Amino acid sequence: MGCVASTESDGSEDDPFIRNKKASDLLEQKLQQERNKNKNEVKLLLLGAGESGKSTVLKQMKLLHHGGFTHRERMQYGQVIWADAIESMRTLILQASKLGIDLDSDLKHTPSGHLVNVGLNRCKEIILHANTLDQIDARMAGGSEFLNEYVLKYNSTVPKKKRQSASVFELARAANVNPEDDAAETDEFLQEKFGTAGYNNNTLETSDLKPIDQSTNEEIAHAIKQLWTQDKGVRQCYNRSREFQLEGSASYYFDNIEKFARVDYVCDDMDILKGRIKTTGITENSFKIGPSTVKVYDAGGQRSERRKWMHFFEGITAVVFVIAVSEYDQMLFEDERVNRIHESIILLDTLLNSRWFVNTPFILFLNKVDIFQEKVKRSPIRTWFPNYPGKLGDSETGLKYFESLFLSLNRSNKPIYVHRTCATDTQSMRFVLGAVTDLVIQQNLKKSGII
Ligand SMILES: Nc1nc2c(ncn2[C@@H]2O[C@H](COP(=O)(O)OP(=O)(O)OP(=O)(O)O)[C@@H](O)[C@H]2O)c(=O)[nH]1
Ligand SMILES: [Mg+2]
Repeated sequence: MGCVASTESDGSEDDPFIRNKKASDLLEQKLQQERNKNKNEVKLLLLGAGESGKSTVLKQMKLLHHGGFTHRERMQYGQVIWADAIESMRTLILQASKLGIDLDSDLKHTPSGHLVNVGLNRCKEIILHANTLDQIDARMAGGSEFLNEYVLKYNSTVPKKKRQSASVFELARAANVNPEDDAAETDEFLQEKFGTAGYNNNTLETSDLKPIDQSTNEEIAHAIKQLWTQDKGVRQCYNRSREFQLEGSASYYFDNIEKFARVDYVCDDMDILKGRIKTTGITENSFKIGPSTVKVYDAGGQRSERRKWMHFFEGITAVVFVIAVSEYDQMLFEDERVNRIHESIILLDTLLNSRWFVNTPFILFLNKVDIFQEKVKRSPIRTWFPNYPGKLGDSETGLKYFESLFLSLNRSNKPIYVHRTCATDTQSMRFVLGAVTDLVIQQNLKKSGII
């Protein structure tokens, strides 16, 4: 006697022993379910510098396993691409003047005093005067995230060092304006502070021509098309675009400008693959592939985004590291003193050899191979990598060189798998992503002791 707790049970629901046993069985069952789920759950982390193509790889996964993009995404990209197309043409015009490139759209006087190039000049003026934010539905384009990115990318008054961290609110503080009240005020603030005013100094020699009012979409599209196809200076400037920051898909936007001008235009798959929306933070996307669930984490790659990466390092099955190999002659958007491949080397070196990924396989995507193959014909790799042994135009030697450069960073024994990719090409990516998912699913089964 004296022992209060009895090990004997009367079998009733009120019996605390029965209740505890049931609760513990339930817990064990749940844990078992969780363990089974984890056995079939694969986690892929997409890492790499900004603009290397991570989100484009994810878009291909969506095309393969999610049946494509939503109507909302298609509308959003339509807005973003239209804005980027106008701004990219404006960038070319302004950069031509900085680089001393003569444009066919510059007005000239003949010896007899006649003005020539009037038609093309008007196209140039239309682009310089276009108010991009009036042209789009900023909310559909992504709201404050879009506006933030727009200001960082296109306002020449934003100091370069601000690009690393600035948010629209920091920019507002710098300008002594408080934009926090509501979205309408933010829009107003952007228009006032960062609208077209900054570009007006560049409208040269037009005093004797009819002033330009806000143009319609059709007029802007026509102007872009004319400048792109008729102005040799614009092409010359485009060919020197490694010397400044220009959207990687600008030529695609210009080639297709008329369709993007339509206000109700719904983007097709290729438009979305070519379009660019910078990733902020990290997105999680789940794909059901056979019995497995593949979770893909897409991380923003610009410097200011990388501090968020570490929170996702735990329990990763494999890292897909994306390198835009074509960018060997380009500088970072965040810091125009740093070569983009040099940045990728430092980044990969740190990740490959970090304690987080001691046993985690790495898959390297040498991406933008399509651009690389064209670029090596005119931009010598040796200018940026003095030890490079190949000749101008030899893309195979170029790819092998960069592949061995990246592989040499591995100071561990873990395997590294390399794929040469063109992330915008759905057919080739289907094959590559099939191989990658097979590999990581096998890897996961091995780890769980199933095979
Ligand atoms: N031609 C070509 N363009 C590519 C390729 N891969 C990506 N792009 C383009 O490069 C741009 C940037 O691609 P994203 O996928 O947004 O780059 P990201 O690595 O996600 O960039 P962050 O989100 O800033 O880290 C987009 O305009 C893509 O269409 C490629 O293989 N070839
Ligand atoms: Mg991205």
